[in-house]
Amino acid sequence: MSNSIKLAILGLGTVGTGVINLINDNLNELKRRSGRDIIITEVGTRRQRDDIDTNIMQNSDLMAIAASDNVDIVIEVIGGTTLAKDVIMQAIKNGKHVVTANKALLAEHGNEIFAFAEENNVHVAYEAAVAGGIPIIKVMREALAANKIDWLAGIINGTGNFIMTEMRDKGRPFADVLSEAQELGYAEADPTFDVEGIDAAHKLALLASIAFGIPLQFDKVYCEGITGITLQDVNYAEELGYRIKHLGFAVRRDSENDGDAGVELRVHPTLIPQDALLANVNGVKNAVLVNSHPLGQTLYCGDGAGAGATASAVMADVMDLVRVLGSKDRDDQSNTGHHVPHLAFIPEQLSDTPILRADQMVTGYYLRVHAYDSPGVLADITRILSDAGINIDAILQKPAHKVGQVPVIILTLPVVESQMNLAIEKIEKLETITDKVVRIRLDELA
Ligand SMILES: NC(=O)c1ccc[n+]([C@@H]2O[C@H](COP(=O)([O-])OP(=O)(O)OC[C@H]3O[C@@H](n4cnc5c(N)ncnc54)[C@H](O)[C@@H]3O)[C@@H](O)[C@H]2O)c1
Ligand SMILES: N[C@@H](CCO)C(=O)O
Ligand code: NA
Repeated sequence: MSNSIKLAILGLGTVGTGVINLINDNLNELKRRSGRDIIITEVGTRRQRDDIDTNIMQNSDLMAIAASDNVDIVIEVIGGTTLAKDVIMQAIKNGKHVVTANKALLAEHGNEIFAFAEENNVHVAYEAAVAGGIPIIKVMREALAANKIDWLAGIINGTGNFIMTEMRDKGRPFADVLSEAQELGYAEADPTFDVEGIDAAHKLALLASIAFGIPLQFDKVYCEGITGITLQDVNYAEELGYRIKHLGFAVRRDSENDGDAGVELRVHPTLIPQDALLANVNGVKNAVLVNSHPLGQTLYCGDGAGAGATASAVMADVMDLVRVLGSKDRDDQSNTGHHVPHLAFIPEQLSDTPILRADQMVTGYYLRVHAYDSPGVLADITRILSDAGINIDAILQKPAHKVGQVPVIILTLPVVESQMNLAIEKIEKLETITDKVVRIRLDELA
């Protein structure tokens, strides 16, 4: 058995450089924990770099690296869904294990990639793809393997949480904080993925699959980002004892619950109680709250983006694979027998539970309604809500900020979205209502 494990790193940006630094810093720890020499033999880079060890081969032909005999494990950190997919398929075809941080690729093409990996007896590991350094994939696939997961809720985009925290605490403008997140290496190559919720939706698709044993269905995730959140709503929410966080929810709804049976997959800004642990997860930190039976609620928190945190997750996967490669050499067995399934459940057991449409989802709401300050207006609004079977939890009427117009803030108990849509349509038709109703979902996380 050769004592060395040969790695290729494709892409030397934030994460790729973070992995090289981690290996240099912790080489001794890696060896002590694995009993193997972990060496980088090849890197994929567009231009020759003079800051890379001369023993490492630099190559701009990534497909060649993915097929190289001098590589055991391919680490894909170029991002994107085209070349990244080709090189991963190439690596799998050539019998190499893959480690990737690429949630966009897996959310969109993971079903095909994992099936191809299983056919070829190799593993595609992706801890870095969800919640950065937090070992959430490992926890959910392995530590919670005996539980039935009912729901999870998470802050799963570091850039977005960093922006919302800085805006709330320091009143900094959105664009300034986003630029800082880019400089710090948190943001995606296209930062609209972060601020429009797409990156969180990619991660939620992965989390939902390993929670419920369903195929990846990114196209069915309901997705809202943080660009529409105003400081005004942040402040009203705080006044009412809530905080606005951008959250991803994966919820299993059984037929005995109100509404239809199926799975809710949604990412959106959400009012949560100020004293909830998730409400106090700030900056680039991510956190995932998992409600499972019989364990109950558990919370996993840590840095969700950045070079060091992401490299930690990439190398945790490498270490798992190093151990598998060791057992393969020892036992001469097929690799897959030593792995947890890619999506936590064995492939034949993935279920076709339907993903609910947005209008079937059940959540509480924060509504901001602007009305002329005239007698009876509040009664009209509350009548429409009660006619629709919507229970009001709190009402706050603010002093007029434009002459004669008052903002009215209403918090509701959970309601099926189609009911809320109808009620809002009626409220907006009232003559006393001056603007579109602002709505943000609300969850007590109970
Ligand atoms: N930055 C983070 O905090 C973070 C966290 C988790 C996951 N990720 C994911 O990790 C991946 C990489 O992210 P990043 O932040 O390091 O991005 P990055 O833009 O900093 O790095 C990507 C690197 O790949 C290189 N590259 C792209 N195409 C190439 C090609 N054809 N040949 C050679 N090199 C090529 C680019 O030049 C760049 O250096 C993405 O999938 C991202 O979603 C990033
Ligand atoms: N852009 C992502 C990187 C980590 O996946 C984020 O900010 O969370
Ligand atoms: Na992770």
